[in-house]
Amino acid sequence: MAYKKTEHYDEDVTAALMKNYHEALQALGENPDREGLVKTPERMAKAMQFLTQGYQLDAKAIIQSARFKEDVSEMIIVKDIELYSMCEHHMLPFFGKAHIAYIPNGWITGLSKVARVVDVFSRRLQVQERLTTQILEAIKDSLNPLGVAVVIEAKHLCMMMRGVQKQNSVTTTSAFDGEFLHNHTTRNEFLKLIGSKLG
Ligand SMILES: Nc1nc2c(ncn2[C@@H]2O[C@H](COP(=O)(O)OP(=O)(O)OP(=O)(O)O)[C@@H](O)[C@H]2O)c(=O)[nH]1
Ligand SMILES: [Zn+2]
Repeated sequence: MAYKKTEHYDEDVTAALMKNYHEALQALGENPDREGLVKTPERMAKAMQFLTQGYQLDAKAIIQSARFKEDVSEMIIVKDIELYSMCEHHMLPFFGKAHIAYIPNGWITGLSKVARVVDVFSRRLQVQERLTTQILEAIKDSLNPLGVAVVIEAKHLCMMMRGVQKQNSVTTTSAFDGEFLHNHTTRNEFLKLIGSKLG
């Protein structure tokens, strides 16, 4: 039986990208028609659509699809959420971990939805700073919590494989709102619980 993949890709987008990647391979001095590369433009077209699928997704709708009324006022932390994104300057990956906390104000959301929101914004062309604030804003707007905190630690391949070629530098970005912005004890408790040295 033939192996059938189930992912959906837009045919027009795939065709347009394939044409461009075929030309790009030629421009790089490769022969796009040699055996190993025959399917490469199509693979690249599909990979890029997968890696930018976040544009089609609505973070608020995802959070609100599992929003529950709950009388909890303690900090909820989902930490070590792995993320893979692409820097908009070089279209090379940056990858690492997101740590997210919020203090509910009558509403909580499914824990997986917090991780899904990370994918919504990381599967786009990004800068790490904007990725951090977009996650924060989506949670803030959907749950109206007493506070939200987002910390992202990531390594950028554009700084490792090329350019400045620094293999060990990690970029940390953060965004705080509400209680996490105004109350240092709350912020420090979060930073301590995620094991951050920022506190
Ligand atoms: N602030 C920010 N900068 C980023 C991010 N990802 C990549 N960059 C930087 O974007 C900058 C683009 O700088 P340019 O001088 O235009 O590009 P470049 O000549 O390729 O720069 P080098 O990487 O230094 O060789 C570089 O300094 C990258 O390190 C990000 O998420 N946030
Ligand atoms: Zn880059």
